[in-house]
Amino acid sequence: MLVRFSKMHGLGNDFMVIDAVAQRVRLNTDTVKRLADRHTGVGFDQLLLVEPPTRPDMDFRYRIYNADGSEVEHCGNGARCFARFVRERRLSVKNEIRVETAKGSALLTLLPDRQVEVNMGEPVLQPVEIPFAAEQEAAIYRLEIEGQCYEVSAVSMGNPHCVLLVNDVAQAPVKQLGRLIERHARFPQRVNVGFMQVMSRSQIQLRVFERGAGETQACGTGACAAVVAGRLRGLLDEQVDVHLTGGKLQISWEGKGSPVLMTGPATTVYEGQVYL
Ligand SMILES: N[C@@H](CCC[C@H](N)C(=O)O)C(=O)O
Repeated sequence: MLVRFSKMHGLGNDFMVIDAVAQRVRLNTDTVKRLADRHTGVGFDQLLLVEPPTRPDMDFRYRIYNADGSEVEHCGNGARCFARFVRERRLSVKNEIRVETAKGSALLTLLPDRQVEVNMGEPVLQPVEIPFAAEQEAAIYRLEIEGQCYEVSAVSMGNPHCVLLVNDVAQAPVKQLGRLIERHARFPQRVNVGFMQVMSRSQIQLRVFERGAGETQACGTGACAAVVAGRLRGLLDEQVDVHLTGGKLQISWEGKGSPVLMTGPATTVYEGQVYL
């Protein structure tokens, strides 16, 4: 089966995006892994599949697969690319697009200069819903890894995130520690791991070791989770610039009971065709 796709990225977090509205597409874990290979496939951090909605109040449904083939609940950079994709492919002429995800929905607004704002919804802080093994909700938890104790925050933006504060993000052991925390027993569905350096109340630097993909150049849900964690710890203001390896995202969060808003770019690199 020959399938058309777009290669896109949001600040270097890269995607293969497939229109499953106008084409018939069948994917399984092995197919996704094969396509994700950067030497023998298309190469990407995540694959996004654009489908017709299942709910009348939604414009589309989109599904997200990590490079390891696992299907996940949410993807911030992917949501912005998804919005650009449906406009470029003329699947929608709207500037505001409502999309169903595996765990809920998101509202996407196309802005000038290839920027997209995403209403990411409210963060989830109840441990059982993240999911994270802890007695009760807290801004800081103590997590033991190989005999050492780390202070972490746990937040779900639809997908699970663990956030650590570091003094120098450039020197942080992102790969080694990220890999261990991703599969820590207290995160039964694995977890994305963010390493945050607070520069001021409105500027942070962040590197993220993503569940199912490894360290990426940017993670949208990770940026949202880091700002939520920083605000819960009393370190950040409402509007924060998050500097990731691939560039900057603007995140704003009023506080508990409010949605997190994320603004950043979405870029198409090329269009192609591939045999599945
Ligand atoms: N890159 C994404 C997050 C993709 C999913 C994540 N790896 C997970 O497993 O939850 C983003 O921009 O949010």
